[in-house]
Amino acid sequence: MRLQNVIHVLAERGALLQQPVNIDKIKIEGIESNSGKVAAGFLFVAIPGYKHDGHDFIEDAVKRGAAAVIGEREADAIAGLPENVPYVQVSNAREAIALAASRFYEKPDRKRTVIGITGTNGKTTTSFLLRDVLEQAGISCSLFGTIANFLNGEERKTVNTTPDALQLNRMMAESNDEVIILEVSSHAIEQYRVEGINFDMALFTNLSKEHLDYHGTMEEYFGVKRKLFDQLKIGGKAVVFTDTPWGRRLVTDLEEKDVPVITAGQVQDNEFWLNSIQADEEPVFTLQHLDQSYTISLPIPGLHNVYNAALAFAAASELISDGSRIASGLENFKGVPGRFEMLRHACGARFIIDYAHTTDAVQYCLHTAKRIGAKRIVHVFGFRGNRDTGKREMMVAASAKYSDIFILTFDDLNGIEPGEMEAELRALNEEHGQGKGVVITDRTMAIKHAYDIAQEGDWIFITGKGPETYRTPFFMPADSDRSTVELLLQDQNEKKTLKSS
Ligand SMILES: CC(=O)N[C@H]1[C@@H](OP(=O)(O)OP(=O)(O)OC[C@H]2O[C@@H](n3ccc(=O)[nH]c3=O)[C@H](O)[C@@H]2O)O[C@H](CO)[C@@H](O)[C@@H]1O[C@H](C)C(=O)N[C@@H](C)C(=O)N[C@H](CCC(=O)O)C(=O)O
Ligand SMILES: Nc1ncnc2c1ncn2[C@@H]1O[C@H](COP(=O)(O)OP(=O)(O)OP(=O)(O)O)[C@@H](O)[C@H]1O
Repeated sequence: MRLQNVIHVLAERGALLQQPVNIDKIKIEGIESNSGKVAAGFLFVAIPGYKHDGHDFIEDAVKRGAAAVIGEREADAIAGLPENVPYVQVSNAREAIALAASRFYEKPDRKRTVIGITGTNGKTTTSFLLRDVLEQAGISCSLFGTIANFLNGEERKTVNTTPDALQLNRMMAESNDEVIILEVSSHAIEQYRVEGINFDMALFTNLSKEHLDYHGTMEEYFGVKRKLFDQLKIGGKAVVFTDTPWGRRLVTDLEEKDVPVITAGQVQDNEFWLNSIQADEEPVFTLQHLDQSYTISLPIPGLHNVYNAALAFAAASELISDGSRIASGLENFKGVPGRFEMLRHACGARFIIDYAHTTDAVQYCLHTAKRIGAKRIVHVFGFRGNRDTGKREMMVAASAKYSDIFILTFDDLNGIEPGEMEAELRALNEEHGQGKGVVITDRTMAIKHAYDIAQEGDWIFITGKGPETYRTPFFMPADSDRSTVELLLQDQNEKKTLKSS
């Protein structure tokens, strides 16, 4: 592709500050923001990041064969740039790479049905629910999100919930699937990862206190999420779960701007009215739409998962006209790794591994167990070092409110000194624990303690890490919450076999 084509798009968007002359003949063979991956003929985009500044790697990119460079610094301030390599100055390099990638990969969003899902909690679960429903109806789906990137029947590892703009446009172009489902985090919107992509549907799950170390206030956080809904295609629709004040506010905002909105929620005026929810290990609920009513038994517990299912149903109904097919798709849902995953202790206790890392998520999980009739709730959890410290007090208070016993333990320390984190856990327990908490810093030993005290009818929640592997080494030879529980359960089975032989 000609460099001029990219420059044209940047100019159209007002993103161009200075453009070089005599570049008509320059062609680009690819785009990269990581100098180490630049090959001959590539356009290198220098991004000032959180850890590094891409401008410091321009020389490296040129040595590897970059044919042109985009950056934010003035051309005079760029070291190691030969005259024959044109330099384009832009106001924002992340925005520029997104626009350039979209142009280079020939606007892949135009060729597919693209569905974006945003919100504090429930993006992954809703995306899996929607994918399962669509695929059971014979509609092939790509899914890019926290667990992995799935396309053309393959699974690829991911570091982010939302891939960066380059990877995203590349994968969209590679995808042969009819629908692309994309989890859109607020970080991704803020960092222009989805810039230039237009959506057929944008879904909103909910908004609660999270990532305020990054976004500052709830108002700013909402403002960022809200931007996704300005990126609908002509005829595109917003699909909003309305049970939070932020969901209702979004609906009002969008309706004022004549954006078509589909609503789902527990109040009767929702287009998809969710009612008569029976909490159980397989919750049963009714969804009413127009003159149809569907009673659905969902194979995963959790009131929050009923909400996610209602939202997925509303979105799926835009692509599948027969509601009973959507209902049966939900009833055959296979679940999501690390989201309300249940393992059973021989004594009749349940272990639940869940990715809950917000106060809301913790409340929903523990409340679900209470509603189903847990005799006791035991909760094992901790906090990531260096992240969102403002939510810790509320999470401990929520655990103290709903659980009978809780065990505070280590999550990823992210460079925080173990002694510092332990002191923080002890202080939180002292202040907000209502005398129900203990601190056992080794995560595997904390889980073992829960296992040792387990009784028939207990629901033992281990939250925060879900399917992720441990980054901190712990005492037991296990690398995740699930493998720790499995090791304990295996030990129990072996002891039983020994006794009986
Ligand atoms: C803090 C943060 O958001 N970082 C994101 C950011 O990376 P960065 O700015 O830190 O990159 P950097 O290392 O400073 O490098 C700057 C530039 O120099 C370049 N470079 C660097 C070294 C070199 O030798 N040559 C070179 O060219 C790099 O390729 C890059 O272009 O831009 C990258 C590309 O988009 C992201 O992958 C990365 O996400 C990191 C891994 C991350 O953990 N982000 C979290 C906070 C995040 O985004 N989370 C949300 C989900 C949140 C949730 O809902 O739970 C997500 O969407 O994942
Ligand atoms: N609708 C919901 N409301 C509140 N909590 C929810 C909801 N859906 C899921 N959760 C809780 O949040 C946790 C994370 O769920 P999920 O992975 O689906 O959300 P997410 O938005 O993708 O989060 P992340 O981007 O951090 O992965 C779940 O394990 C559950 O505890």
